[in-house]
Amino acid sequence: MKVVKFGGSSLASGSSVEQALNIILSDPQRQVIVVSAPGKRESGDIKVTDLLIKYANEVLNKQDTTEIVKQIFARYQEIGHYFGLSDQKLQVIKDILVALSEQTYPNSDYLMAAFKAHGERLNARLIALILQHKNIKSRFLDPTEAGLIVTGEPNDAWVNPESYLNLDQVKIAKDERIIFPGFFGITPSGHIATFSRGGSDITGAILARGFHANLYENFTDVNGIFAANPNIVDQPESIKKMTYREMRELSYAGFSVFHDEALIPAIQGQIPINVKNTHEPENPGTMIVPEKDFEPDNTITGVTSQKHFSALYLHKYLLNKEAGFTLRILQILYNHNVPYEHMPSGIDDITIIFNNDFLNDQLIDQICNEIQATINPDQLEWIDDYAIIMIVGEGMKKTHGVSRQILDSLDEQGISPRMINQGASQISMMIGTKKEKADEAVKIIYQQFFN
Ligand SMILES: Nc1ncnc2c1ncn2[C@@H]1O[C@H](COP(=O)(O)OP(=O)(O)O)[C@@H](O)[C@H]1O
Ligand SMILES: N[C@@H](CC(=O)OP(=O)(O)O)C(=O)O
Repeated sequence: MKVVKFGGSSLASGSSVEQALNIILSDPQRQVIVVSAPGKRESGDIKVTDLLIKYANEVLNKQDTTEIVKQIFARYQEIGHYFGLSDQKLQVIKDILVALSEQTYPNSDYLMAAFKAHGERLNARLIALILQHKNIKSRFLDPTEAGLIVTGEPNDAWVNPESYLNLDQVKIAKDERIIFPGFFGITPSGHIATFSRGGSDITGAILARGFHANLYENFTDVNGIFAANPNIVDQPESIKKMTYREMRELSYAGFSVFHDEALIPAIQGQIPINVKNTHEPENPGTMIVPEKDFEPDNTITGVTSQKHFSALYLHKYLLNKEAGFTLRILQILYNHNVPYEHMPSGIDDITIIFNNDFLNDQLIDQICNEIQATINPDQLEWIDDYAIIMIVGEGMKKTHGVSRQILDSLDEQGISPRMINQGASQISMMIGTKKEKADEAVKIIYQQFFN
């Protein structure tokens, strides 16, 4: 049995849903279908998830929601009408949408999560309606019914292992198609909580593990995973095969096409993943496989960049001899509930790199002041213009001179690294640069290894 996930870009309009349905029906093994909310139909369009966020904010601010409800319903109506569903049949979608604003929630975070989750919940219901209209045996299955339990923040939850015991109990008939909404689960107290954005990939991986699938197919709008972001490098090569850990590093560092957290259930269940194109299903796409099934063809598998970082640079003579130095800094970060991403260090220097999502100006001031008072460094500098380039490849372990090649090619184009981190992971190298140099650095490294 295969678990198949369709991203929002594959379900944005009636014609793309039709392509998705053709893919599902062309293979009887495609029995579990995970759907995202309708995405962008063209550039400039708004994803249904973002419309739902707007709807939630209007409810929170006690504004009139007539227009936004109309706008969201119109997205489902357009798809439903494409398949000949009447407004009467679609009324259930509208009713659920309206009822969202009439329910009570434990707090505004849970309200936001419940609204967001309905992008996928309504789409799964709609697709099940379409299949029934076509007389295809199918069933809408909800996380509540299936026991997909999640823990953590309402808008950044993770799977509770109990879910796998529950999923094991779900019966699927041989000729049946299950339509399952992605992106959310149910907390132990019965409330909706979502994964982080892009999290329908995670649902697909959880179901693939929970239902012991032999393949997790992830359908998107491009021919698999490219060796570099196509918005930075013109027509990059598509990766034929890669390992779980290569994908994990690349998706963590900017390959937004596949969610980094979705790798974990697949690794736990040792289920191969095939990232494919809904609009070109005959293209083999990219296989993501366990390390034991992989022999690298290239030195480098992919190169990516992320720009949403800041760094705190500290210099203090004899830092290396001061026991508890790092502990005191980490305690300050812990007190403010601020995680850090990387911490490269020298004998008298340390740089701490942060994800900007966890910071604001006030917090930065507080942290810097407390570090100044507690540590009394010789130099403290906050750098808010920080990007990280990540170069990943199982082939790097076996090849000599890769770092020299990378650094030389950057140097030739006048890009000097602020930080180099190699060795922590045997299959990747991280380079810190200025934000405005990040895309250029990705292009240079791509040219060096792929052209
Ligand atoms: N390395 C990469 N390989 C392929 N696509 C990438 C890569 N990096 C960024 N992307 C972008 O990711 C998009 C697909 O992701 P997304 O829109 O989230 O898909 P979906 O809606 O199917 O979940 C592609 O259209 C592409 O522009
Ligand atoms: N719809 C959610 C979850 C998701 O995975 O979407 P997509 O498959 O379009 O990336 C979001 O926009 O974040």
